[in-house]
Parts: sequence; structure tokens; C-alpha cells
Amino acid sequence: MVVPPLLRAVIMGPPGSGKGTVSTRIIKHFGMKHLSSGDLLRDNMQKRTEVGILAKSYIDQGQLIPDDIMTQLMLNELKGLDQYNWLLDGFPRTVAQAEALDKECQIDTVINLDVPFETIKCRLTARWIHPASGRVYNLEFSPPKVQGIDDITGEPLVQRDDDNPETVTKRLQAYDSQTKPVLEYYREKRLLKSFSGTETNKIWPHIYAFLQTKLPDINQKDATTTR
Ligand SMILES: Nc1nc2c(ncn2[C@@H]2O[C@H](COP(=O)(O)OP(=O)(O)O)[C@@H](O)[C@H]2O)c(=O)[nH]1
Ligand SMILES: Nc1ncnc2c1ncn2[C@@H]1O[C@H](COP(=O)(O)OP(=O)(O)O)[C@@H](O)[C@H]1O
Repeated sequence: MVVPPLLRAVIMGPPGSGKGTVSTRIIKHFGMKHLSSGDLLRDNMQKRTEVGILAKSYIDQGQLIPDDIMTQLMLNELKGLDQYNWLLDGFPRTVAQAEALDKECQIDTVINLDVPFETIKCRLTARWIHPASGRVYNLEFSPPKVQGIDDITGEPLVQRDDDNPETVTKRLQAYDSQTKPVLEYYREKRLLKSFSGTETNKIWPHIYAFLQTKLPDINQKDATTTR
């Protein structure tokens, strides 16, 4: 039996572009393992690990965590996912991180969510999350069934400290200066696949069709609709 090679994918896009939302759909349909740098950092912050305490001071300022710390954290997590197709979300965010990742494995494709900054800003102040699972809600776009409560566990939802207007502005600046060059890095390697738009539900069918050329859908129900 010929075993197909494992897929190594990255999802990129500015803060609030829908990386988490799209990742949830990708996982549901294509069964990939999802590794989100933001979720991993928030988990470390909640547990008050050494990395978590250090990360908080950068995240609260809307700044990126230093490359060496971030790279070590993520590459270490990836070791446990060797046997799976995986999707990286939020990493790499600098060219130095992309180069470090390249030394460990060969990336097959980079999905870029090209969403204008103006669309993003109001989304983030209406974002609520369930910290334990990383599930994301939005008061207008995808409200929970009961206000302030996670649909699955019944636990309370919270707003991220860094989703306030001032920090969002700083995060968008960091994206412009430090993360945009990563798009160029992957474009030169012919790995970048950009999807432009202002609504996740309109972008999603295109991402779905693209991934179908690479992996089978394990859950064909609602394939190109919103969930
Ligand atoms: N209004 C609106 N909100 C969206 C859309 N797509 C995602 N969101 C919400 O925007 C916020 C940011 O999305 P998220 O997936 O967390 O983006 P990320 O920061 O790139 O991971 C969340 O509250 C989502 O529920 C959309 O098409 N329209
Ligand atoms: N790869 C990374 N390198 C440096 N800092 C990171 C990285 N990933 C996440 N962070 C830090 O964590 C914060 C939250 O990340 P994330 O949840 O991915 O944000 P968003 O979903 O808004 O894009 C970032 O603003 C940054 O401070």
C-alpha cells in the first residue's frame, strides 16, 4: 500500500482575519492536527509557567514574543505531531521563525487570509473566547447560544486582554513590519496561496476546494457551508 506523504500546512493572516475560525473548519473536514501559537501561549499564561509569565508582558503590549523563545516552544510541540497531518496557526510570524521551521521540516502549503485591516478592527473588540478549548465567538458573526457561555462546556467566555483598540493597533503594526515579510518569503518559495475577502463564509468555500486537492474530506456534511 502506498501511504500518501503527510501534509504540513501553515495558515497566516493579520490578527482577527479568521485564522482560528477557518482552522476549526479545516480540522473538522480534513482531520488535521491544529497547533495555534496564541492558544499555546494563553495556556502557558493561565498556568503561570515561566514562558507564560514572560509572554504576558509582550502580549499585553501588542508585541511579538522573542523568536528564540517562540521557536523553541513551537518546535517542541511539533515533535509530538510527527505522525499526523498538521496545520500551524500563528507561527511563523517572523522570517527568523520561518527559517528555523524550515530547518526542521518541509512546509507544503501556506494559506494566507488576506482581509483588510478596517474589517478586522471591529471584529476583535467583539471577540469572546473559551480559553480552555480556544473556541472563538463573535457577538455579531457567531454568537454563543447563551450570551457569555461556551456552547459545548457551559463554562464562561472571556474577552482577551489584548483585544482592546490600542493593543489591536500595535498588533496590526507588528503584523505589517514583522509578519508581512514572511508572506514574501513563502511567495518566493511558491508555497503561498492567498484568499482575499471580507467575510469568512465567502472565503471558506475556496479554501475548502483548495484543500480537497490535497486531502480527503472526512466529514462531507455541510462541506462548503458555514460550520
Ligand atoms: N463579522 C465577522 N466576524 C468574523 C468573521 N470571521 C470571523 N469572525 C470573528 O472575528 C473574530 C476574529 O476571528 P478569529 O478566527 O479569532 O481570527 P484570528 O485572530 O485570525 O485567529 C472572532 O470573534 C470571529 O468569530 C466574519 O466573516 N465576519
Ligand atoms: N509566532 C509568534 N511569535 C511571536 N509572538 C507570537 C506568536 N504567536 C503569537 N504570539 C503572541 O501572542 C499574541 C496572540 O496571538 P494570536 O492568538 O495568534 O493572535 P491573533 O489570533 O489575534 O492573530 C500575539 O499578539 C503575539 O504577542
